[in-house]
Amino acid sequence: MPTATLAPSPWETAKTSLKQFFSEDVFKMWFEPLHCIELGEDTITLGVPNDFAAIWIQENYLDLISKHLSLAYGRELSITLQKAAPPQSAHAHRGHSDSAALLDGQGNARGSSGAVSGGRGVNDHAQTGTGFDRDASPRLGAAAPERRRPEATLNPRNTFDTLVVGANNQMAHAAAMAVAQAPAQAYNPLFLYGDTGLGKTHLMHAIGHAILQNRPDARVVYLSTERFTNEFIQALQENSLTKFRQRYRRASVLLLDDVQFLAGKERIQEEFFHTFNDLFESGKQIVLSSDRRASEIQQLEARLVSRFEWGLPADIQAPDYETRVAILRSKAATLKADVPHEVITFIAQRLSGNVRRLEGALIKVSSYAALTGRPLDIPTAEKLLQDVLIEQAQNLLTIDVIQKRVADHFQIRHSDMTSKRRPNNIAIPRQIAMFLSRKLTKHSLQDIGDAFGGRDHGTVIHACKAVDNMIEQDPSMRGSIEFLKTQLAR
Ligand SMILES: Nc1ncnc2c1ncn2[C@@H]1O[C@H](COP(=O)(O)OP(=O)(O)OP(=O)(O)O)[C@@H](O)[C@H]1O
Repeated sequence: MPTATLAPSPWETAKTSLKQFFSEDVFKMWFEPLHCIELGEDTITLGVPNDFAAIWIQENYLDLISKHLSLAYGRELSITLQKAAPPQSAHAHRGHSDSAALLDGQGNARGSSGAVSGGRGVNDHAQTGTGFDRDASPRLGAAAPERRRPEATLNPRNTFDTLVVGANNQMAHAAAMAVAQAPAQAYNPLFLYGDTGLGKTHLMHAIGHAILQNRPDARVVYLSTERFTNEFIQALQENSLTKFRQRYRRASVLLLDDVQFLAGKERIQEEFFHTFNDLFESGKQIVLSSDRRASEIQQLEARLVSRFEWGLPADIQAPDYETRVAILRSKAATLKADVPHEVITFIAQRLSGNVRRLEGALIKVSSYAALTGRPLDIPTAEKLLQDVLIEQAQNLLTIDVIQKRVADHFQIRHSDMTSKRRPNNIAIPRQIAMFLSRKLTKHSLQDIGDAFGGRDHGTVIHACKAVDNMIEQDPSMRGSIEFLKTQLAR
C-alpha cells in the first residue's frame, strides 16, 4: 500500500473543504492562519492571529466552520477561539499538516483521522467539490446519521433566501425553485450556464437545501466534475468501480457542477452518460452547471449534448447596476458590516460582471474599516480596490479601446497608432498607448507590438521604458498618463 503520503488530519480536511466556499483572498485572510491548538472530547480550540480575527470569525464564519468540523471529526465540537501565534512552521504548507497531525494524535481524533483517507494524501481538486459520500462515510459514526451529510457539504449560506433575484437570473431562479418544489417533474435535467462567479453553484446548493428541507431523507449529492473525474480514476485504480457507481446512481438528486470539464475526457463522458441515464430513467433529478451552453462545450459527445438539452437550459447573465447594489447591500447585512451607501454604489458602479469579485471587494473595504476604525469613504475604497479595478480592466479592456482613448486624448487619428509615421506628436502618444496596453491588459509584448502596426516586442519594451522616464521627469505628462489610466480602468 502506498503510505508515504501523510494522511490529512481531520482539521486539514475541514480546512480544505472550507476553501471551496471562499475566494482566495478571503480564505487567506481568515482561514489560512487558523490552527488547531487543542482537541478535546467535544471541544476544539482554534488559534487566531488577533482579537479582530476572533471577533470577525465568531460573527461571520463560526457556523460554517462548525459544520465542517463535525463532518471531518465525525462529532459535534464546540469551538473556542484563542489569540495565539501560529505554529513555527505555519508558513510552510507541510507545517500545517505536521502540527495538525501531532495535535490530532491526542485522543479520539487519531482513530477518525486514520479513517479519513486510508493513507491517501489530500487531493488538490477536493476543494472544488464535496462528494459527500466518500468524504463523510468513513468518519461518521452512529452519532452522525447519513442524511445529515449532504447538508454539511452544501454551503449553508447558499440558499434561495440569500440569493438576490434580478433580471439577470430571474429565469434560472424560477426554474431552480420549480425543480426544488417538484424534483424530476419540472425540468430534468436543469442545465444552468453562465460566466464564472454569477451564482450557478449558489443556485445548485439552494436547490439541495430546499429539497432536503421538504424531504430530509432525500439523497442529495453535490459535487464538481473535477471531483467526479478524480473519484472515477481512483475507482479504476483501486478496482472499486461498482462502489463508485452505486454511490452516484443511488442519489435521488445529483447536482454536478462545472460540466464543461468533461470536455475531451472520453472515459469520464462514457461513465457519466451511464450515470445520467440510470438516474434519469429511475426518475431522479439531475442539475448541471457549466460556463457555456452544452452545444458550445468542445469535444463533448453528441449524445451527452443532446441529453443536457433535454430539460431546461437556463442562463445566468451578469447582474445590472441595481442588482449589484442589492447584492452588496444584502452581503453587507449578512457580514454585519457598516458600509456607507456611497461606498456601496461606488463598488457597484466600478465593478461589474463577477459577483464573487463584488463580494471580495466588499469584504476588503469592510475589514479595513473594522480593523482600523477609520471611516470609509470613496477615496479610501478606491485605493483599497486598486488591484481589483486594474484586474477587472485587464479582463475587459482591449488594446483597440486603449488606442482610441489615447488617440482622442492627444487629438491624433486612431490610424496613427498603427502607422509608421514618427513625429513626436504621434510617436509619444503611441508609446503611451503601448505602455498602457502593457499595464492594463494581459497581452504579451508580441501581441501588443502586432496591434501597433506589426512592431516587434523590443519596440514595446523601449516604449515602456521611455514612458517610465517621462512619468519620472515630466509632471504634466505624469498627470496625463495617470488620468488616462484611471479613465481606462473604469
Ligand atoms: N444573485 C446573487 N445573490 C447573492 N449572491 C450571489 C448572487 N450571485 C452570486 N452570488 C455569490 O457570488 C459568489 C460566487 O457565486 P458562485 O460560486 O455560485 O458562482 P458560479 O457561477 O458557480 O462560479 P464558477 O463558475 O466560478 O464556479 C458566491 O458567494 C455567491 O453566493
